[in-house]
This record gives sequence, C-alpha cells and structure tokens, in this order.
Amino acid sequence: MGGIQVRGLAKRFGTRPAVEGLTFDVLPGEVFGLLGPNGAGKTTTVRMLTGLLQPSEGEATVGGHSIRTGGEALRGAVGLLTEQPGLYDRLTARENLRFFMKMHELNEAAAWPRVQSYLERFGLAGRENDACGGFSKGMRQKLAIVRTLVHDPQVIFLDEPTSGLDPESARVVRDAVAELATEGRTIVLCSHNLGEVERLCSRVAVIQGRLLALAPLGELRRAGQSLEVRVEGEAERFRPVVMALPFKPNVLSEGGKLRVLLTEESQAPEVLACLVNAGARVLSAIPAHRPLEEVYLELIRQGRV
Ligand SMILES: Nc1ncnc2c1ncn2[C@@H]1O[C@H](COP(=O)(O)OP(=O)(O)OP(=O)(O)O)[C@@H](O)[C@H]1O
Repeated sequence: MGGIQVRGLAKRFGTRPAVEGLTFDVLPGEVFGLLGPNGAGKTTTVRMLTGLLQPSEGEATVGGHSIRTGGEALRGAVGLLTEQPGLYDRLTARENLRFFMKMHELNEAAAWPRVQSYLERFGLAGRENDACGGFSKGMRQKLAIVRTLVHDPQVIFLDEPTSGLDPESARVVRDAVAELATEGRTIVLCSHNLGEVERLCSRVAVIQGRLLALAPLGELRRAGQSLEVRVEGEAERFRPVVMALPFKPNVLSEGGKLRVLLTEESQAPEVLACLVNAGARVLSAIPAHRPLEEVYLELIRQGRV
C-alpha cells in the first residue's frame, strides 16, 4: 500500500513527550500540510516517518514500509528535504548529487537524465561543475530539492521547501511539487508559509504535541466563514440581538460594521432578518472567509488552553 498510515505515534525524549497520539493517513497523489508552531513536533514526526528516529509508541507505514522495520526499503521509498540543505561545499553540484546516488546505490548513467531534467527545471543546468560553496542560498536550496528527488522517491517530505527563494524560484518549486503529486507521489509539506500551504495542500494536520486538527483545507477555511454587514449608524447597538440568535454567533462590531461568525452559510439570511427586524438599515452584507492564518492561530490558542 502506498501513501502514509500513522497510528498512535508518539515520541518522548527522556520523560518529556515531543508528540503523542498521532493518527492520520496521507493518500498517494496528495499534498498534505503538517503545520504547527515552533517546537510543535513536526520535525520529530518527519524524522520518525523517514526512519531516522524510533518512535516511543505507535506505528506507521510509509510507502508500504513499516517505520520500525522498513530499513533500507523505507529509506529508498522516501525523499527528505530538511531545513538545512546539508550539501558539501567543497564538492561540485554534480559530485554532491553523485554522492547521494551512491548512497542510494543507483546506477548513475540510468539516474542522471532524470536528475538533469530537474537541474534544468530549477535553473541549475550549466552549473553542475561549480563548487556548491559558491552557490547562493536559493541555488543551494534548489540543489537540495534535486538531491531529495535523486532516487525517485514515492513519498516526499519537504521542510520549508521555498525558504530563501525569490518569488519566481518559489513558484517553479511549487509547480514542481504539484506536478510530483499528480504523478501519484505522496507529499508532506511542513511550512510556516500559510499562503503556500493554501496554494498547495489538499488537507492539513495542525499539531502541537498532539493533533489539534485534521481537515481538508476547504473545511478549515469554512470554519472561518463570516458575514460582514454594514449598517447605517453605529453597529454596536445591534450586537446583542444578533448574539441572541438561536445559534449564538460570535459577533464583533467596529464603527458601522458587524462581523458575524457563521458555522453554516444558511445562517446568513437569519442574521439579516434579525437585523432588519431590530430596525437596522442594512447597507451591504458580504460573506467573508477568514484567512487560513486566522483559523490556524485560533486552533493553536484553543490547543494551549
Ligand atoms: N533530540 C532531541 N532531544 C531532546 N528533545 C528534543 C529532541 N528533538 C526535539 N526535541 C524536543 O521535541 C519538541 C518538538 O521539537 P521539533 O523539532 O519536532 O519541533 P518542530 O515542530 O519541528 O519545530 P520548528 O518549527 O521550530 O522546526 C521540542 O520541545 C524539542 O525541544
């Protein structure tokens, strides 16, 4: 079975839990976001899922291999881009890539055309024989991505893949990530760049030592849907009547505007009817989505309580 299946995964360092009770699946062809604040346990989780760290509890299967017993087969099935590119400065780009080909026991002649196509795609063609020490931060990052793909992995873990890249290079990398997924690979993206997560991921897990949320991105964004109503005069005087609606919405007011948080779109007409009944002159009503960032921060705040 491809993809990733995680069941009750936990890691303790000494007696301190880093993550616990993680259970989720990632499907082949999916770009899955793994989100959480600094120290939430993302790197620990990724290290367990790539066979670099033994879990304290639980089990997971990645690309059909157990993370406890998968050994070389697991390492061959996964590609890992860590936050530190980890290239050898004194070696050329080609030598760096050759080194990783050897580590994966690849036939260089057979693997090089694929590698070359990524080098071209990421604008590194022609720089193969230059030492990495002279590469810019962005070039190193792009070479590290190529290295992650050297052995044609089925499951790819990317930690902040566009960190340090200019907007154009970031776009090229994002397009490549989307394409890798359409080829049926499983992609796990760890990123603090929520705009990027919104663009690439179909589902996300938000973790902070444990799973705070696991949802399709659209659902998380729907959780943040609201109605912004502009009324004549001060909006504050209508806040209590709206808050008293049977579904008890959260209502904010500012000047002539009310912002009513909804759990379903069908609540919007009730809000408007209630305002009109209370004598409000409604100038406009606009459905709005809270950005993913706001929903995410709220989840983290709730998780901390
Ligand atoms: N080797 C280790 N020994 C002891 N504690 C560790 C070790 N690795 C991680 N931790 C602890 O586990 C917790 C989770 O760390 P982790 O690096 O997985 O977080 P993260 O979500 O990747 O954070 P960031 O976004 O900052 O990279 C932290 O409290 C960290 O101090």
